[in-house]
Amino acid sequence: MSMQYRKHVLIAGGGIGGLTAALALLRRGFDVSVFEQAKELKEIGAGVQLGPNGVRVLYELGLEEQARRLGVDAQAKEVRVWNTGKTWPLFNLGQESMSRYGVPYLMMHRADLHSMLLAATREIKPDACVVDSRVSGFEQDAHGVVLILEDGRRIRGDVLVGADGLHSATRKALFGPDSPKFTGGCCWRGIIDTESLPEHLRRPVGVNWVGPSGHVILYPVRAGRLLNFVGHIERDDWAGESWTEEGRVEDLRADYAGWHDDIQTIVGHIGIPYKWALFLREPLECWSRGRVTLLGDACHATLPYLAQGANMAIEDGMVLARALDEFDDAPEALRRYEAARKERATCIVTKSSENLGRFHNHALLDPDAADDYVASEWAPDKIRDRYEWILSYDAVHVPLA
Ligand SMILES: Cc1cc2nc3c(=O)[nH]c(=O)nc-3n(C[C@H](O)[C@H](O)[C@H](O)COP(=O)(O)OP(=O)(O)OC[C@H]3O[C@@H](n4cnc5c(N)ncnc54)[C@H](O)[C@@H]3O)c2cc1C
Repeated sequence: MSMQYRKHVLIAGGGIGGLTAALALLRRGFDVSVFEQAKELKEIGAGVQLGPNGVRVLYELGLEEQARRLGVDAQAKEVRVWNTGKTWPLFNLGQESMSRYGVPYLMMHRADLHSMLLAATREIKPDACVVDSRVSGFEQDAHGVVLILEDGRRIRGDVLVGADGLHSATRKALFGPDSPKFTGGCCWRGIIDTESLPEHLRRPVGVNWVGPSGHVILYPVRAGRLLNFVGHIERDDWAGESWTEEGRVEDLRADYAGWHDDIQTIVGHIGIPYKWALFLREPLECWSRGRVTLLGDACHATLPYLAQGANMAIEDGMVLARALDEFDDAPEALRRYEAARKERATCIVTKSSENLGRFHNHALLDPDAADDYVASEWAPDKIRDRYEWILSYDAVHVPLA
């Protein structure tokens, strides 16, 4: 790309996707301004799983040392049955990831991932991320775009990227209102200080507990000092609540009554349980118009059953920056980005919904059926095949033609 003029890219939303795009663009010499609605960027969220497809992008952005320091290299992974506690080894995820993909599979606190991206962005442009700035819309013409903030500020740039999450205002302004649909699936989330747990629950392994109408995923974060708890349950009385809602410990306990003692112990050690009602939107047929596009949850919010929401946003950020770098004409660059990303993102959304059934399996009500179920659904070879196309993706080199 020519070096005479670097575009000013405006980004709505300073979450994982917005900041990845910002960093990738800044590293390529673009001017970038991110507008984030939060008044301050404080520690928030729980654990995220970063597959080699996401980690590869972080390494490319120069974050290898930080990612290794802040992430936990996932070692053993197990499947356990909700009531008997029977355990099957899955595989050593860390080792497999290194040998198959050349980069680790990392578990990280969302706050650490977010602050790592933010710090790297600020190192290049200290005022790149402007807080307390809620985006409400935009205007565009053939020469540029004007971002409109709720407080009346208007900011002019060359390109606008809507990275403003599930309830994206940019998406609404681009394509009109369409509400996310409640799925009937909900999550509990929580963080546990591992020091407070009995010895046998402190092992640095990931565990998928499978049950008849829900499951629990546990994995270590922050060098094994914290255990991330994600409990999925089927219930229809949480719709309308955002995931950041604080839940009641009694409700959490009631949802896992009858589960194995280890789960009871873990649930009993969660400080603040957060509730997250899961929403889905129809994948968009078109992501961009003119000089405005979307990325991450704003255009392809996914259920968490493939653990790919953050990874998809990270991949989007890298591919978008490459497209803007390679193609001078902004609308053309956005078309290339969309063409490179849409099929994969849509497929992740669809497969993630299908995966829900794999975790919530009514066969598990019959203890005799559990062995067959685990053997058929959780055999290591099957899992490898199921995830290969997801984890092997290389956003740094995928063709943009
Ligand atoms: C606070 C938070 C915590 C999360 N914690 C977890 C977690 O613990 N584990 C997990 O697996 N996933 C978590 N997620 C979801 C996960 O991070 C996202 O699914 C994924 O990273 C997709 O990234 P994204 O950048 O598209 O969206 P997000 O990461 O959701 O970022 C969107 C950003 O846009 C901002 N925003 C929204 N509307 C506006 C607006 N009108 N104007 C300006 N800014 C706006 C939001 O405040 C947010 O910072 C969390 C999301 C959020 C917002």
